Amino acid sequence: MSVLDEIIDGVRADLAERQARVSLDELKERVAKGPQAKDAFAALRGEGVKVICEVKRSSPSKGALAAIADPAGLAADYEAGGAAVISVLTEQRRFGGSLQDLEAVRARVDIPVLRKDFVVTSYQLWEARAYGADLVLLIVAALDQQALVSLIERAESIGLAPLVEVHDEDEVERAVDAGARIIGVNARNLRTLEVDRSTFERVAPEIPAGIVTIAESGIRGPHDLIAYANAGADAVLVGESLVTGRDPKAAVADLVAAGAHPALRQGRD
Ligand SMILES: O=C(O)c1ccccc1NCC(=O)[C@H](O)[C@H](O)COP(=O)(O)O
Repeated sequence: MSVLDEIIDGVRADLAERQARVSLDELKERVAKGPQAKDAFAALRGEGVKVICEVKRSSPSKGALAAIADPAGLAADYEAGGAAVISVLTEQRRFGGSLQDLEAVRARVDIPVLRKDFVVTSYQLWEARAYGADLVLLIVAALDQQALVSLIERAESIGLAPLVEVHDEDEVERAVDAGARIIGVNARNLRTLEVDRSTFERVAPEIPAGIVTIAESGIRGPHDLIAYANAGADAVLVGESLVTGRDPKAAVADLVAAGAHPALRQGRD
């Protein structure tokens, strides 16, 4: 069984518990009473390379990374450093996240928030909106094509922008066929958990112009952002190096400054 399969087994078990406690109707009611989603496309498009900053306590590849007692405080630092979007890992078993983290972050920042999890049912989309997410991650490798198409459609119909994650050229084709408008290329191999930054330069050229293209994983600092930008990234998604560093706000500001440098290629559109 692959790491991804193991993670998804745990996700399904936790999901069944939540579904037994909170009905879909309750979630829908909460969404109806809540504010509209923020415009993720506007946040990610435009000149320069945008920075998505992640609240990440632990990971299957590295184990414990940072305690993060105050996820909302960390998100506020990210926002003050110039982040375009905050990513909140909500998977509990391997990443130490929760929907409560998502809710706390949403209440604290004004920029769009991504629910980063292993979404396999539309119930999780409603949860994402109910707890304040504006974007949701959909991993092509975790979904058959019919499920991918239907989750993209459902996400968009309830105001969530789907960030569709791929790892290779075949998955790009599936994402594009399914109607993805934001595609993230993850440099982390989900079987070996190794990060290979060259994945992006190999895979990104397959993504049609007009689709927001995000480079995910393995960004240690401005030099990695610049390399991803030169290979076609509109945005980068950064977790580990921010949560393990001494000054996340300054680290984000350095990335944002690098992403805004006039020497970099400008927005694709
Ligand atoms: O981070 C992991 O070990 C991991 C393992 C299996 C599936 C997903 C995993 N990470 C999720 C992510 O995509 C990253 O948190 C995100 O891209 C940030 O990466 P990094 O900056 O390298 O922490």
